[in-house]
Amino acid sequence: MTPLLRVNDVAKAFGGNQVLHGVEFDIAPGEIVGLLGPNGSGKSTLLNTITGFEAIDRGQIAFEGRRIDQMPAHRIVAAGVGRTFQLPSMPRKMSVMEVAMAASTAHHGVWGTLLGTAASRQAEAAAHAKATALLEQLLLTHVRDLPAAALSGGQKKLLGIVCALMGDPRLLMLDEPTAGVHPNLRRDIVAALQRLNAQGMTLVIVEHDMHFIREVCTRCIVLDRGRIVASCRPDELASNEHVVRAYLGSVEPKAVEETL
Ligand SMILES: Nc1ncnc2c1ncn2[C@@H]1O[C@H](COP(=O)(O)OP(=O)(O)OP(=O)(O)O)[C@@H](O)[C@H]1O
Repeated sequence: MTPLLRVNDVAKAFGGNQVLHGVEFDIAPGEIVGLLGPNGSGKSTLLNTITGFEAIDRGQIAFEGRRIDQMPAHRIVAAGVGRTFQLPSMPRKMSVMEVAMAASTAHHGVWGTLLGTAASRQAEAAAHAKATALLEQLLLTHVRDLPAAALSGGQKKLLGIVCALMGDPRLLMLDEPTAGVHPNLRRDIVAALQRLNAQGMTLVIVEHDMHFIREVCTRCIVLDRGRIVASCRPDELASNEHVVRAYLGSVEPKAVEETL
């Protein structure tokens, strides 16, 4: 079966800093994969290369069998790959609803919008209905008319997920969705991600929170200094020698239990 995502021999350097060294992995449809690794191991860079925010120096990236590594970010979104950001920044003069609407990928051209054609009005109504439903699903209905910049950090993360979902992705990549989020909101995020997966969406999640990883992920991929050192179930992490070395630099089972 063709994997949903294939990352093959991907290398990336910033100047003299070689951040990714021939990274290779596949993601199958329906998986929830945790992308782990110590600080600076290259997780966000890998996510940025897959979603078109950074060009790769070598290798190939294919989504549903089609190369996406030379595409600009907006075409990768249109192909079916959505993403969220570690620290989403929101515009001060737009409401939560307007930000969600602006993320719609259904456009009917400048003339359609300027002239208010029937097709553009229909597209706008459809985007409004979709944004309304997603804001409700992600528990943001009560703040839909507030300035997006006024949201809490956790609510901004939820709005980031809404924006990514406006593009109907089949693969959603999330960069630390629960970092700095209040436990109640964290529970909501976990529930929302599990619901999306049950509806058929594949998820790749960069995360440091091991409780979250254990609760949500079906598989973990571990990066260490730009190389994949493990691909295993969450319950196998603590006994994986490569993972232990990546996090602690030595094999100390008790300390590892505490860290992982
Ligand atoms: N745009 C950039 N320009 C220069 N160096 C960069 C850039 N982006 C990332 N790097 C470098 O790449 C390395 C890996 O960073 P990256 O953010 O991918 O790691 P990470 O695993 O996501 O870390 P963390 O868990 O702390 O978020 C770091 O040394 C970082 O300084």
